[in-house]
Amino acid sequence: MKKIVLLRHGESVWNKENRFTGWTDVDLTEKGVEEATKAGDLLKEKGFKFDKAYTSYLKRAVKTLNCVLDRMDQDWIPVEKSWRLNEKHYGSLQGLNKSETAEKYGDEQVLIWRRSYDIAPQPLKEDDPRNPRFELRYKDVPDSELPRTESLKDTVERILPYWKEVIFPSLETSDEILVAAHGNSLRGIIKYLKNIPDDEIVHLNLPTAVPYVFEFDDNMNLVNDYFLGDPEEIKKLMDAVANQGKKDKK
Ligand SMILES: O=C(O)[C@H](O)COP(=O)(O)O
Repeated sequence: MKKIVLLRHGESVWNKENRFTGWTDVDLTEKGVEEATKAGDLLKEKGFKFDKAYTSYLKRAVKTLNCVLDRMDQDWIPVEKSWRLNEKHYGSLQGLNKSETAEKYGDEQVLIWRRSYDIAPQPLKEDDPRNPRFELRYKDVPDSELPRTESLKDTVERILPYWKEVIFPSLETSDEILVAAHGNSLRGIIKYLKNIPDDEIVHLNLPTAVPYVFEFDDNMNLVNDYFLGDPEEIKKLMDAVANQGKKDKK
């Protein structure tokens, strides 16, 4: 059975501060490193041996991946980074506290910005220093492809070429692949893999650093998917992520 494991990064500094992050390159917290360590130990215990790994251009995902591979003694495997695996761009919301934003605009509006399929937050202004066009790391990406904000639909559209042309075909010559990325970029991939309708994807909340395993048969059809870990604990973590966008969660 071929396997792809999707892994959201461990807790970041802005997860802890409950701020919209998107393409902001924030680091892991100590707890985030612990979560990544735990994920690596669990994957090792379950006998995973990755042939290849993919991650984004953002350090919270890169460092999570490095930590996991180190725990597994698999630091040596080929790793490819792509900007296409970056988090959904959160536009002008980036940096704002999620609960304070809900106090100002209401829980429902924040839920739309966080979880709706095709509604994007207000874009960054062209001259905003956070505009990705000013960043060296995106110098090879055509400006027309660099977002100033994104809906999940936009995120899926920029990930899919990379998924279809690079990540998924690599399963033909590999048995196990690890993808370390972000809450929403992974929600986009999961929506595509499981054919989840637009109005149902709103309910999917990914906890930090919990490995999500996808199994494929010899014809590369998805046959099974499951999280590694205690289901009750994972459900609690998912509910906590959902609550981050509510007024009374500070
Ligand atoms: O970009 C962010 O703020 C987080 O990585 C994901 O946030 P969300 O759960 O609010 O979409």
